[in-house]
Amino acid sequence: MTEPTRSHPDEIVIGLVSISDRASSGVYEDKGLPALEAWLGQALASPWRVEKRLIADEPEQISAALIELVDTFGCDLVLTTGGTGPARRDVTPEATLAVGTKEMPGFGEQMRQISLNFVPTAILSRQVAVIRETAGHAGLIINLPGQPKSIQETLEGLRDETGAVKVPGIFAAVPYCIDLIGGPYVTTHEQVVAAFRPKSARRVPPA
Ligand SMILES: Nc1ncnc2c1ncn2[C@@H]1O[C@H](COP(=O)(O)OP(=O)(O)OP(=O)(O)O)[C@@H](O)[C@H]1O
Ligand SMILES: Nc1nc2c(c(=O)[nH]1)N[C@H]1C(S)=C(S)[C@@H](COP(=O)(O)O)O[C@H]1N2
Repeated sequence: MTEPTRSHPDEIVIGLVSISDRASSGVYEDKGLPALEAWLGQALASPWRVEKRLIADEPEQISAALIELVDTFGCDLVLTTGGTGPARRDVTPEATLAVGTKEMPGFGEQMRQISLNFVPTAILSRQVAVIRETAGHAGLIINLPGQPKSIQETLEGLRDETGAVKVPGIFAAVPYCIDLIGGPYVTTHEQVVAAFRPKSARRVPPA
């Protein structure tokens, strides 16, 4: 894959993957993809488009979806939800590590820290993040837990009663990571999540 065709130079292409045996077989309605899309709609200030998949907890299907999204669709970022726990069929971290060329352990570490503010079972999520690099492109892949409310919790973090950020969500670090792997310049709405970039990496706003 070379870089994807973007409708705007700053457009980010995002893959969304909901991994659930029951949602993918119609036992319950999938709430993962709508929650991911709704959160991105509130958070992103720069242009974006998504490519979505709903699949079962099958390692081959998960790895194949991740490869297709990064290599064929040119996704700069892929967010997965589900399958990160200790149950026998929870295999999302293994399937993600299998397609990564670099592991990014900080994302999983920070998400477990954030989630501990919401549930004591946060440590049961084995979520990981990786970068998948091909000859002409790279994509950041991040696992989120399956509980739909955990999507906002981990991406956005936690605020106190005055609205001040108590624990930063992991999305604060995503735009700069996308810069570093050669992707588009992503901006966010600060009232949802303030993206952090070192001063030298900030785009100077037009006068
Ligand atoms: N895609 C989804 N849509 C709606 N709710 C979900 C989804 N995925 C998970 N949940 C909810 O979060 C809980 C924990 O998610 P988890 O990924 O551990 O599911 P699970 O028990 O492995 O089952 P399944 O893979 O069939 O969703 C589920 O029991 C369900 O209530
Ligand atoms: N923010 C947040 N993190 C969370 C949760 C949650 O509700 N909110 N649920 C935990 C639970 S109960 C489990 S078992 C693990 C793994 O969930 P998964 O298998 O659905 O990915 O995520 C944990 N992390």
